Amino acid sequence: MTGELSPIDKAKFVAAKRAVDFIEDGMRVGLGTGSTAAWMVRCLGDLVRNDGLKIKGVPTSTRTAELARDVGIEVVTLDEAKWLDLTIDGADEFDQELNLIKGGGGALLQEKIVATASDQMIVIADVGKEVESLGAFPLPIEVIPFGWKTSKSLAEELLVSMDVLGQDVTLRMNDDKPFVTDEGNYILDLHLGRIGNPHQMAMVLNQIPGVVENGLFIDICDVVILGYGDGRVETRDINEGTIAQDRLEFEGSDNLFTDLQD
Ligand SMILES: O=C(CO)[C@H](O)[C@H](O)COP(=O)(O)O
Repeated sequence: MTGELSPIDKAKFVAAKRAVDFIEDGMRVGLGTGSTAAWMVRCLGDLVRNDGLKIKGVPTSTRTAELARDVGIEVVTLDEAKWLDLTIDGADEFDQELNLIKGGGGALLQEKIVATASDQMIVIADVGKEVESLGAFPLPIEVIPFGWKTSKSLAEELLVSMDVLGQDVTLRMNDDKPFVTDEGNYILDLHLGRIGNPHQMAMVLNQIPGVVENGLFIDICDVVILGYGDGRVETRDINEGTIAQDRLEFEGSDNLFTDLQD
């Protein structure tokens, strides 16, 4: 059964499985969005259903909310939870300082609010997400639909003035229509190649009229759990570096794997 999973899915699964070890009874937990975060939500649901773990989950998108409810997690809003012990989410890229690009799934706004409202943010990722410099993955910015073309032009002008390589800015599409976020906004993807100064970039992008938020998560992530296709998992802490390295066994997990693939 486990043989049916691709190496990348195995990597995502082991990172997700290790991450739920950080969740304790009674915690309020931010639930990220994307395929890696979905594995985590499934693993967490298994603990809730079968081990009696009691937690409240705050989802970062409507699709995560739906999955969390399906697997038996009690879902509350961020306003109900007020503050979270922990958020576990995926990422599109992370660098050595554990700064991130997120938003490949279009949920960056809720993800950033939820992560920022948490005592700790853990990112779960397959090994392909690690980069020396951020920017090969297109950087998403969420813009309101009103005047989005103006916001796009302003973003292009800003990038030229900053001498940023690339500078191609595209409207994210879904079939033939603009992709619409949970908040009813659009996403512009900035094809930059390399972001020399992510701190500065994160700040200036949010000054553009119409931009609601950008996908750079700077100084937000505390821990990255990196999964490999052969079952190895590495836990890196922002202050202490690599704090654990081992291999997760797949034996006995067939039912969970089956469940996870439903
Ligand atoms: O930021 C995100 C969604 O907005 C995701 O966490 C990011 O795109 C990674 O997704 P995946 O785990 O599917 O690779």
